Amino acid sequence: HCVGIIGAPFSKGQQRDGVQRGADLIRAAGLVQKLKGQGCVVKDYGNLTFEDIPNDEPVGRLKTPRAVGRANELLAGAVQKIKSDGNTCVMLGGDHSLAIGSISGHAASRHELSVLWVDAHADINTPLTTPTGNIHGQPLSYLIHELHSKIPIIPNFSWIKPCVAAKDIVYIGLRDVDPEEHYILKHLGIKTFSMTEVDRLGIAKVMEQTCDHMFSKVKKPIHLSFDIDALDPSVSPATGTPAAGGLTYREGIYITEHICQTGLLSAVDMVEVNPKQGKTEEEIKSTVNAAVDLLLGCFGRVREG
Ligand SMILES: N[C@@]1(C(=O)O)CN(C[C@@H]2CCCCN2)C[C@@H]1CCC[B-](O)(O)O
Ligand SMILES: [Mn+2]
Ligand SMILES: [Mn+2]
Ligand SMILES: [Mn+2]
Repeated sequence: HCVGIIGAPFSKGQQRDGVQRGADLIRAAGLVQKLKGQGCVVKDYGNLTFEDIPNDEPVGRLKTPRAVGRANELLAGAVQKIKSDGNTCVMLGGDHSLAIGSISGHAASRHELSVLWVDAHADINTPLTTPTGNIHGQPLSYLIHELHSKIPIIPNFSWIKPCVAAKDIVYIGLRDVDPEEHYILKHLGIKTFSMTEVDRLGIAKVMEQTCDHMFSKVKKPIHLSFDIDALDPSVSPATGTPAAGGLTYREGIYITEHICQTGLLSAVDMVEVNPKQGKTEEEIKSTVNAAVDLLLGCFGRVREG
């Protein structure tokens, strides 16, 4: 596997300080060395630098929209470069608003994508449905063709072009979805495996049906967007919006091992690790180590040795 890593120390898609430190914590836990140790060729493209944007007043309910739009424009360019260099891209967040840039940059290089969104949340609120104004709860709404008409003009967002079809999205891990998001998921017929389905089917069947859905027509490159809060808070407590009843460590690893086996993984986001949300060093370590192990599973690590 040829892996290109980009760090996006960004937190303005939400209100909790600390998530900008996720990338460097994941690196400090040995991601690069461990990927090399399992035979990957790794290029670390470093961290993006996000200039401060003064007077970034709310637009409607949206908080710090100019910073979010600009940060994602920079990220999109970086991801496109990493892809053009022939790598599988690893984007280390930062909050989940960064999926706007990551998926946009990926789509700019590999037009048709399948998106696997592993998350306690749907992150599909529009600017008009968001209950919080936090853009980390909205990234997919800017990217989906079928929602384009629902997106108003937002400063620093004009570069964004919808690039994903609703039929090409699969969710795993949902358990904290707003009513408006639920309506959107149903209305667009988006494939979802909530924690109920994970319990009912078991993770092996979930992955089998996820792949059946993604490969039902043409096999496309996979963009895996992994929000660490998909895992149960007992495994990954150091995150901004924890929700009870999440994926076990083993289920998370099974997901990434299975996606690796498809040979179609083209980009992966690992977001929402926030050390300031951990009550102890142990909680931070557990969260960071889970993120590292999930990424190692994406690139060939298997538990049988
Ligand atoms: N839908 C949300 C939004 O703010 O839009 C509201 N929700 C918080 C709220 C807490 C109380 C019970 C109902 N949910 C967080 C979510 C965004 C998560 C972003 B992610 O990147 O962490 O997934
Ligand atoms: Mn989440
Ligand atoms: Mn998320
Ligand atoms: Mn979050």
